[in-house]
Formats: sequence, structure tokens, C-alpha cells
Amino acid sequence: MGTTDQYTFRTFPAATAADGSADPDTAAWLDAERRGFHDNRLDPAGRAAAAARLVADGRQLTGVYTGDSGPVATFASFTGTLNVGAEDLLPTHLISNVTVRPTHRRRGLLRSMMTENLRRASEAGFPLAALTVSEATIYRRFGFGVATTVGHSTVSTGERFRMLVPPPGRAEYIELTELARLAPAVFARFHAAHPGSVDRHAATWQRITGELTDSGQPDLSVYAAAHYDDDGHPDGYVSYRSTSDSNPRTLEVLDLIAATDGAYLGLWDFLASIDLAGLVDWKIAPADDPLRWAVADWRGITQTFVEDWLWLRVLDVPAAFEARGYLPAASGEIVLQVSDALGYAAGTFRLRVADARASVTRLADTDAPDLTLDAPELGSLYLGGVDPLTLLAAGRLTEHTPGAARRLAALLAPTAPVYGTSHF
Ligand SMILES: CC(=O)SCCNC(=O)CCNC(=O)[C@H](O)C(C)(C)COP(=O)(O)OP(=O)(O)OC[C@H]1O[C@@H](n2cnc3c(N)ncnc32)[C@H](O)[C@@H]1OP(=O)(O)O
Repeated sequence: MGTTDQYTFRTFPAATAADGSADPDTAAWLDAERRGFHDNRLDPAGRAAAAARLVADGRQLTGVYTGDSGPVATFASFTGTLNVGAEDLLPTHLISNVTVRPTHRRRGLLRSMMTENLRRASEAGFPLAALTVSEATIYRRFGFGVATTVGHSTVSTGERFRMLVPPPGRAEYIELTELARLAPAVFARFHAAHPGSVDRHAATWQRITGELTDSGQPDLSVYAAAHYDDDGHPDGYVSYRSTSDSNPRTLEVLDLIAATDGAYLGLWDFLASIDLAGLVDWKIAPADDPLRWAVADWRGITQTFVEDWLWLRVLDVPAAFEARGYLPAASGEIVLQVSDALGYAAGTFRLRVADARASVTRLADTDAPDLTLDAPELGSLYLGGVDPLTLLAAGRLTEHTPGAARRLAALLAPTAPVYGTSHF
């Protein structure tokens, strides 16, 4: 709770009433958030369903009020797990649903909500905060850096498509109810396998099965297939719809999750086998897509954009880097000096890596660093998905010891390919 001369800030848990309808504060907050993102208005049933999803996620909602009308700004945070390359998934502070009404924009409302929210997250002991964004120009100023990327891929299928080696297992169409049943367990295996993966929130499952529509009626255009390993156990799935107005017909993938490399290739082999379609679009493919190397025609796969995906903000340098996984072969130490306008990651730290673990010691600010960097770059480097040499070339790292960026790359090498698909 907070008040300025003009505005009152209130944070409350998302709630539904006893009859299942959206609690009035949650309903008004939802209406403001939907308008901010140009989403269709919700009717009472839609509000009840949306409120139930917010409750299922455990979202804490912040609204900013002036006068009697609904909120002029919205903000939400909740806890989800992030794969940081270690055995244990790391509970992480997730931020979402940020909107400010155009008639109140650029008066510092986002800044007020964000600084207070990060203060609470830090106080609660979260080593990291994370978000996915509508625009790439907003969150750097709050210490967030791009930590994972995805590729917008278009794959030419039909006669042009051939795998160099047939993938293992088999794929089969399944009903959407079966998809809803098996998808969470497949996703859990994917989530455990990839640094950079964030757990899914309630809306995702309904979206990928076509249940979540503005009309409240299921989207009957959605089809799904599961992939089964050689023992008949599901290890991947895909859901897609066809866009009939394109020539050739294009299949738009809604979700493609594989627990194994073989399942990933097997699902693509399945998609490419669908007749009367010539292209498959998947906008959340791995940026460094193994599919390219698995097919006979490299040029059959076009990546039109590499999108910034997960943005990370380090709130506690020792806790974050000690929670992370390291390759057994990584060994050595390096001194990093971090500047951070909000203070959380600021300081000089020695990172020592041995036996697949790190210990981090805060040093005096007068101690000489090997590298200096800003908080967003620390977030970018954290998972090992962004090469320090790339940031060095971009002028975002300063080397004080020759070769330090290369040494940091070896220390932070990820334990598995860095890739996540969750947008929140
Ligand atoms: C995690 C998520 O939910 S991502 C979704 C973000 N929301 C949207 O895209 C919805 C549409 N946009 C909006 O609702 C608003 O324009 C917001 C939320 C992006 C910004 O809210 P405002 O209250 O206007 O921001 P505020 O006044 O606090 O500005 C804070 C700083 O961010 C900058 N900023 C704000 N919006 C933008 C933007 N879209 N692009 C670049 N910079 C921006 C401001 O210039 C200001 O900079 P400074 O403090 O360094 O001088």
C-alpha cells in the first residue's frame, strides 16, 4: 500500500468470490489489464475464468488508483521455478501484466511499481527476478538483461523435407483431452532438462489446447499429436492449427515440447509428413536449432528473427551464482565488478568455480576486477546462454585482465542447451 499526492498504490492477492465470480477488485484490475494490452473485453464468465487462472498462479496484483474509477495501472508478480542448470529448480520472482493507462503514462507509475516490487522480492530473499516483454526498450533501466532467445522458424515441408537419419520412436494424433492429460508430465521433463526454462502458468495449458478463447468456446481448429519413444512412452507433443488463407497452406505451431532430442526431431518429421501443407511456422524454436543439422536441405529452414525471450535481473549475486549449475570441467576464479543503479547487484565479487559448484565472495570495492559490467549484462550472462565474448565485442563488458571474457565463458558454460518456451 502506498500513496502519492495523486495516486494510491494497492497490492492484493488475485481472488474469486464464493460463487466463483471474479472478486470486484480483481475484476476491475483485469478490465484495466486487458485494455492495456488491447485484448477483447471479458464478460462475467470470462472474468471468472481469468480470475481463477490468476488465483491458480498465486499472482499478487498491484493496482494504482486515482479517484473512484478502476486502476490506471496494473502490475503482477508471482513465484515460478527457473532451471538454472543445477539439480534443483530455483524459485524465481516473476513479473507480468504491466500496464499504465495512456492518460497517465510517463509520470513514473511503472518506475514506482517496479522499484517497490523489486524491493519486496529482494526482502523476500529471491536471488533473481524475471520477465518476458512487450517491447525490448523498457526493462534494461531496471537491471534486466536478455538471458535466453528463441528463433522464428519457417520450415519448408513436403517433398523438400528429409531427415538425414530417421528419428527414433513414432508420432500419433491425439485428442485435445489426451494432450491436456499428458502435456504437463512431458513439459516437466523438458523443464528439468533446459537451463532458461520457466515453469508454465495456468493460462498456457488452456491456450495450447485451444480451450482459451475470447468467445469462451473451444477453438476447434487446434489439432495435436504426441511422440512416443521406442518403449511407447510419451516424450513429446505438438499442437498446431492450419492457416488456410496462405499459399502454400501453412501450419502454425502453438506448442512443441520435446523431452528428448529424438522426440524433437520426430515431431518435426511428423509435421513435415502432413499433406496439403507446404510450410510450418514455429515462433519459439531454439535460436540455434538442431533441426538445421538434422535435415538434408539446410535452406529448407528459414529463421526470420531471433527474439529476446527471458529477461533476468540478479537481486543477490552470491545466492544466484551459488544456486547455478556448472560443468564438472569448469574450474578457476574471476573477479567481477558490477554497477547497478538500483543497488542489488552492485559490488565487486570473486566467483570461484570447482567441482561443479561456485562460491562467491564480496570483496572491497577497491579490489581490482578482471571484468566490469552493468547489472543487465550480469543477468544476460547468468545462465550461460549469452557468450561474454559477444558482450565484449558489443562494448558491454570491459576487460581489465586480458582474456578475462574468455575465462568467464569457460566458467559459466551451461550444463545443457539454454532454451525455454514459457511466456508469462
Ligand atoms: C513484463 C510486462 O508485463 S511487459 C508489458 C509492458 N506493457 C505494455 O507494453 C503495455 C503498453 N504500455 C504501457 O502500459 C506503458 O507505456 C508502460 C507500462 C510500458 C510504461 O509505463 P509508464 O508509467 O509510462 O512508465 P514510467 O513513466 O514509469 O517510465 C519509466 C521509464 O521507462 C521509460 N519507458 C516507459 N515506457 C517505455 C517504452 N515503451 N519504451 C521505452 N522506454 C519506456 C520512461 O521513459 C522512463 O525512463 P526514465 O525513468 O529512464 O526516464
